[in-house]
Amino acid sequence: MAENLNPMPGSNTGSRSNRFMEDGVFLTWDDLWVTAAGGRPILQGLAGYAHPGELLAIMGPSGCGKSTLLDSLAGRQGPKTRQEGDILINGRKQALAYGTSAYVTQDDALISTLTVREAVYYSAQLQLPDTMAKSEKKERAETTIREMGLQDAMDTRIGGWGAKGLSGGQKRRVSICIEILTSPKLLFLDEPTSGLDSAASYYVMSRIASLSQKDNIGRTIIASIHQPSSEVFQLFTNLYLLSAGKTVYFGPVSAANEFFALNGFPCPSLQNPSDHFLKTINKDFEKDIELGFANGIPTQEVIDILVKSYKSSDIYQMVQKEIAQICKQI
Ligand SMILES: Nc1ncnc2c1ncn2[C@@H]1O[C@H](COP(=O)(O)OP(=O)(O)OP(=O)(O)O)[C@@H](O)[C@H]1O
Repeated sequence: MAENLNPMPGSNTGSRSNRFMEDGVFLTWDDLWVTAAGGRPILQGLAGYAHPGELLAIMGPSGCGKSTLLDSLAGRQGPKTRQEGDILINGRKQALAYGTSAYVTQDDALISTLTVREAVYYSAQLQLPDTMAKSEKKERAETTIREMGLQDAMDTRIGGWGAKGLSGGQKRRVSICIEILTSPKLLFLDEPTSGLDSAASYYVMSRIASLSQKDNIGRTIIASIHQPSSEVFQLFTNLYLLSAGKTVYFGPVSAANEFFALNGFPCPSLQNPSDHFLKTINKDFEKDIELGFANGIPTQEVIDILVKSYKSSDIYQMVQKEIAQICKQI
């Protein structure tokens, strides 16, 4: 670690000397563009990073490009889109070894006739190495089920069309269990809390957050998330806020409030900051302008102000430095 780097708040590179960081996956992306067939841009020149031991939230209004960004970072972009720009793992273009990364999709692809215990255990048998004893795999499966708060549903059938079983939120948690069985060092989650009530959302997200540093191994966790409560929001280290494929803000969660305030859109006291950020950039809330929201400025103008201001901010400069530093040092 160069002594002269002044790490951003929420950045761990300042203490990268420990093993915890060295073994992890540093993901960086720069000038990332994704274009749909026909030339419509979906993501427009995004830049950012994700560190081991940290959680990154990707947020923004519906259709802003959250899933597209997650898919690109996970190397899952389909042939129907064109992707340009650098996505680097530990500073290099490389594929990750089997079992190093996992992706929890929005859709729960589960076998309806299995119980929770069976579904997770069979996955453990398939995914965990042959060198691991069956009893150990069973233990891992059951511990993971308990970690996701599903112990009371252990022997409930998953269910599906015409067969009553788990609730939507419970299915979500089974999907997460299956993907975290191998303790992947890089974990992508697309809307992990959809279908969960606020208590379950907090419970699940805090379990996921604890994975980021479990067993003294730094895991890199990136999740798209719709409407986190303030408690869930505080679990994240960094925030990537998108609007129509452009970066409104990328940086520490702790500095986002100040960024909005400096640009003339302070978060009202007692309001959940993530709600405030989303409201400020969501055109569905245009009506609020008549009520005096966002100082009466049309939402598109607000977005343009923030996008432009971010590009000329110190935070953006720090992000660029941080990306260069990660790529240089690893
Ligand atoms: N393969 C594709 N071809 C054309 N358009 C696409 C493709 N994939 C995504 N899009 C469009 O790009 C935009 C962003 O889609 P994306 O699914 O990434 O948004 P999102 O923020 O995840 O939305 P939501 O919150 O509703 O899930 C949308 O307008 C979507 O219709």
